[in-house]
Amino acid sequence: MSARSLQFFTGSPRVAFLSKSNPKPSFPTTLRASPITFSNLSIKASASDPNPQSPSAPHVLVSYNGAGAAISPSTGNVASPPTGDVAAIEVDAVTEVELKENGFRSTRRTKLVCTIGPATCASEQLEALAVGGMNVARINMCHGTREWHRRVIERVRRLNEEKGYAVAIMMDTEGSEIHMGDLGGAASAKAEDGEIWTFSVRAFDSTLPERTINVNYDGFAEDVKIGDELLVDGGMVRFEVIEKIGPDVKCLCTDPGLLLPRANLTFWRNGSLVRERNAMLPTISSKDWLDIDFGIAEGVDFIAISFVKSADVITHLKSYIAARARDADISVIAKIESIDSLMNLEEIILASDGAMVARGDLGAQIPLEKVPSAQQRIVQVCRQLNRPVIVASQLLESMIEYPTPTRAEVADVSEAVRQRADALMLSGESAMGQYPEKALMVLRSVSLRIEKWWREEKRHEAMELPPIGSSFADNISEEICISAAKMANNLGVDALFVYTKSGHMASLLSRCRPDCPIFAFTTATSLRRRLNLQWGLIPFRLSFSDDMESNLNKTFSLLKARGMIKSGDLVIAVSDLLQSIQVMNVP
Ligand SMILES: Nc1ncnc2c1ncn2[C@@H]1O[C@H](COP(=O)(O)OP(=O)(O)O)[C@@H](O)[C@H]1O
Ligand SMILES: C=C(OP(=O)(O)O)C(=O)O
Ligand SMILES: [K+]
Ligand SMILES: [Mg+2]
Repeated sequence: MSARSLQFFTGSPRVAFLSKSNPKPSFPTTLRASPITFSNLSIKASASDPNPQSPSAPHVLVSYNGAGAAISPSTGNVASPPTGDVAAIEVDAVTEVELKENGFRSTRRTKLVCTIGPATCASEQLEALAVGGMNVARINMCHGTREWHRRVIERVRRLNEEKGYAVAIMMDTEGSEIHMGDLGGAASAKAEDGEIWTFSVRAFDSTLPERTINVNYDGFAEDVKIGDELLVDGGMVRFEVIEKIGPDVKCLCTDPGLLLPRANLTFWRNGSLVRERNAMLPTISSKDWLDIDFGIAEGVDFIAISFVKSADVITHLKSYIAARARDADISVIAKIESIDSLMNLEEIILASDGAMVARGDLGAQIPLEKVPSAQQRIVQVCRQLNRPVIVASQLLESMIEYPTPTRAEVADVSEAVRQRADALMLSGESAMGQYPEKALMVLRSVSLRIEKWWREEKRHEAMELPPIGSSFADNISEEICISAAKMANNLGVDALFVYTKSGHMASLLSRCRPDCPIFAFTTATSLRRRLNLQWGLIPFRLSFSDDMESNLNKTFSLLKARGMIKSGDLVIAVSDLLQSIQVMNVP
């Protein structure tokens, strides 16, 4: 590779500096850049800065092996031994093994979320999922008690501490959906064609009468009309309303199937969803607020909000979290699962820290054939606005019962990976299915295969990434990341390094979806966990200073000592401390 033969390194502990007029590196005493070129790359920074003399003006530097005297590219020796011990860098134990055994290219870029339920709540089961590649454990407050969820959170946290995993926790609110009760403790109930079932808002003190279903929404009996179609779980079971008797609604089963506890209910009239009442229900119910308080107290990493209708509710929740959880930063994920959320998509995504394509309920609110294009649009808008996006529901639905997926399911997973969604999610497959680990393994192997295929074939369409920052410094960060990612692809580098205190620069790099993995170094454990949701990021916790040279030296020696990188690996480093791009071989 030609870049490797460029001898930009000298003994001077300075950052190399390239300019058009002087193609040889020079070592400026001040870090001010005029337009800079590196191969076909041209970065303008201070040149267009309205106030280039201002001491706070951002500077852009491009350098190669500019890490300084402490590292010798010829001998590969590190002159001064690292201060601090090797454990001073923390990375997820599963990724560490993967890196050591298979190298950079083997790491999975698509992140995996598993819903935890009765099938996966024991420590050994959680550990099996962590080993299998679970990046985020999701708990659904629609099911189980807070005590149950608290125990799951404790177990995940303990595994992280004791075994070195970095699994983040996502709490998903119940939301004000209309759903069935819990079937009096039964795991499921079978509704047969032609049977009459009673859906009732009555409170039953002891056991439910036969073929009776509790409904959680008090207005249900008033709202439905004779002739309405009642869909359970978006159409898994279908009924027709035939009679209303006070709080009881008698329904004829027209499409038989399995009723699951607390399954979602929607009703349709003349072919359209009835949603006047639904629209009046609050997005965050009083029970959801209690769950949110619980999530804040437990220090969850993400809170996913069901049935978001507008950006306001997200803004409101985020200010509540900021006031309540001063030391913890919790990301808010907007679940896109209603017609309203599609209508207000851009503003909802901008207000949120991420989004979920919640295809389960979405498919009950819009015609099924419109779900794929909605998914594509949501994934694309999230990428452009730089918010992580999760594709959820029914990815491997048949694996709830069977040990292998259908070909169609594999194609669906492939499509989400090809769209370069940040994360894929398992629901029933991991919560209550018979093959949670196998389902996770399918997501993992399909992700790896499709990612590799698209990299090798250079098949990914380039996506227009519009400027999104509100300040000039933000725009520079975006341009640096776009350039660094492009350089990384063109030079075939092994890894991008990013030193980031807020995570912003790491997410901007992830947004570019580069060919190589991104090592994101952050100082906080909680941020490290949250970065786990983003495409291509391998988050490390590392305390670092404002001095990039010493940061790089420290990182190289720590990672080398742990066997995660080796001499000669080509790395591009960017940072939000110093607006720079550095290209170097690991000494
Ligand atoms: N904490 C839990 N306790 C019991 N069952 C659960 C739990 N979480 C999930 N489940 C089961 O897994 C299924 C799929 O999970 P999920 O998709 O999150 O919920 P839902 O289908 O209700 O939207 C649920 O319908 C429920 O049967
Ligand atoms: C993920 C979803 O939400 P929940 O499982 O909470 O209904 C969905 O509807 O697809
Ligand atoms: K939910
Ligand atoms: Mg839903």
